Amino acid sequence: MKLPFAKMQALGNDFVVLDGVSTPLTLTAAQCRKLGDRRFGVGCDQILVVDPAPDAQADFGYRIFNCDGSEVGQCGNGARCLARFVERQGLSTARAIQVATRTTRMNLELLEQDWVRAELSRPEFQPARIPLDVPAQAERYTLDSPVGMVSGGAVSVGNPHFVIEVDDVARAPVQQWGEALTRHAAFPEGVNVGFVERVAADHLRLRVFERGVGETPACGSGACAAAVIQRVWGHTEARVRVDLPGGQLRIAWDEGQNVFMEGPATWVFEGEIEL
Ligand SMILES: N[C@H](CCC[C@H](N)C(=O)O)C(=O)O
Repeated sequence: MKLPFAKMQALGNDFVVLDGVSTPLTLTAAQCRKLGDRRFGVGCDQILVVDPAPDAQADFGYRIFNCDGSEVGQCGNGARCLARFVERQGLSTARAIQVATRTTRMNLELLEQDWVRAELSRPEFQPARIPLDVPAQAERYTLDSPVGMVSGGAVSVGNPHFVIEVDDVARAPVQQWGEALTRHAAFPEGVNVGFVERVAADHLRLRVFERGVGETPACGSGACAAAVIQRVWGHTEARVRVDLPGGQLRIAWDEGQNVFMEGPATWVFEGEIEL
């Protein structure tokens, strides 16, 4: 079938975005892998599908597939791109929409230039809701892994994140530790692994080894997770600037609140692929 798509990116985290509203769309894992293939397909980190609203509260459904074909429940950078896609495709004239995924829901608001504000639901720290198989909830967990004992914080922002504090992100063992931890048995659904350096109480540096992808230039949910964990540890203020290799996101969160993220969402090109 001929499939129209948009190619979009957010700080270099890139996406194939599909309209499942105008034409109902089902995708197999193999089709997602082809779309994500940077030689035999379009090439992207994630495939995003906007769907009709699943309930009266939401304006649209939002499906997310990593380029390995796995379907997941959150993509923060992708959500900002989805809001821009919905506007550009004329699927909505509203400045603010609510989208629902298989695990969570977000309010998205178009800002000036190509920036978008995303309001994510309250972070989940209960192990069962991350999910994380440990005997008790804690601010820090120490995992025995192929790279030794590794400590970090764990949280879900609609997808699972393990956040490790490092002195210098530039020298962090992202590939080696990311590969060793993303499929750690303690995380039954896998996990995104963040490496965060605290520059100041309002400034973090972050690199993320993404579940189902590997290291990406930016991870929106990872930036939210790192900001939340650093706040829980008492290291940061409620508003922080998060510098990732691909650029900067602005995150705001305080205990018991939803998480707010602001950042760009950029249209690159549109096309059609035989799938
Ligand atoms: N790899 C993630 C999904 C994409 C997250 C990232 N691209 C973002 O911007 O949040 C997972 O398996 O949960």
